[in-house]
Amino acid sequence: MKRLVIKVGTAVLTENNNIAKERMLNLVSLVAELKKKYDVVLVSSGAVAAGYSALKLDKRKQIGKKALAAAGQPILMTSYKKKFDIYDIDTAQILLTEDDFDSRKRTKMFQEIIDAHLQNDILPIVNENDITSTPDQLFGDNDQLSANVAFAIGAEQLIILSDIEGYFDKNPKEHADAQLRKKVTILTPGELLDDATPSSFFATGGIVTKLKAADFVMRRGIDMFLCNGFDLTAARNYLLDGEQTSGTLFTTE
Ligand SMILES: Nc1ncnc2c1ncn2[C@@H]1O[C@H](COP(=O)(O)OP(=O)(O)O)[C@@H](O)[C@H]1O
Ligand SMILES: N[C@@H](CCC(=O)OP(=O)(O)O)C(=O)O
Repeated sequence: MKRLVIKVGTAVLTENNNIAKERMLNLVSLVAELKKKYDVVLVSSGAVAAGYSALKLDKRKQIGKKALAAAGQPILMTSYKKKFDIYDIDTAQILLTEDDFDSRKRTKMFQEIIDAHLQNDILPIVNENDITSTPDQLFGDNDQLSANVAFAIGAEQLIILSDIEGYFDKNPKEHADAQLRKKVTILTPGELLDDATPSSFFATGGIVTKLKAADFVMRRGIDMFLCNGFDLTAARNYLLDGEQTSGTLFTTE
């Protein structure tokens, strides 16, 4: 079966700093459908936000995102497990840092584990290992991590679900007249250099890291589809019916 990497961001998975259960359930239901047609790897953010909402902390105290992620990651995985159990789908956690892509030996280790999961119908759920990642490392955001994972495991497509319909000619949150770009074949150096514009404290990348992810995969012959993760209709139409009703397709074709 063709391999597919789906990345879901904090913006979609959380609501008022809590895990957005309904949205997670909708995502899980889509993944269950997709698993009949593709070998799926899920890359999920949400650990930091989950830690923040779960800890009985004085919210004015700053313990740092890494400490929050350490608390939130098991909560995130438990939430997924409960929902994937409904569909009788086994899940496994894969935590990666940039170091895992640095040497062939290390990359091979997680490639083999993901291969074993996919061959045995287990859904790998990947997140960055926030605890051991250092600030100067490449990722720090799951957009670029998911692009690297897509390449490493030989995926045909990368799907990024976010809180917007796709890539617009300007930030749609600030410009009511922003126009959706349905197909992008070239990204200019200027587009890849813009400042990060994450939509919440817990999100990391904003649009720029999504564009960097697109640039990375396009150079390697992998398509990327950026679409709305609140309403999964566009993702469903594109992945199950091969029809682009919304979203942005980044492709060299
Ligand atoms: N040109 C643009 N097109 C789409 N989104 C943009 C653009 N410029 C800035 N953004 C912002 O990027 C945000 C998505 O990034 P982010 O908050 O990191 O989401 P996620 O948590 O899904 O990774 C959007 O909510 C939007 O405000
Ligand atoms: N590893 C972090 C994810 C940070 C991140 O990339 O967030 P996002 O930009 O929302 O995809 C977490 O699980 O909270």
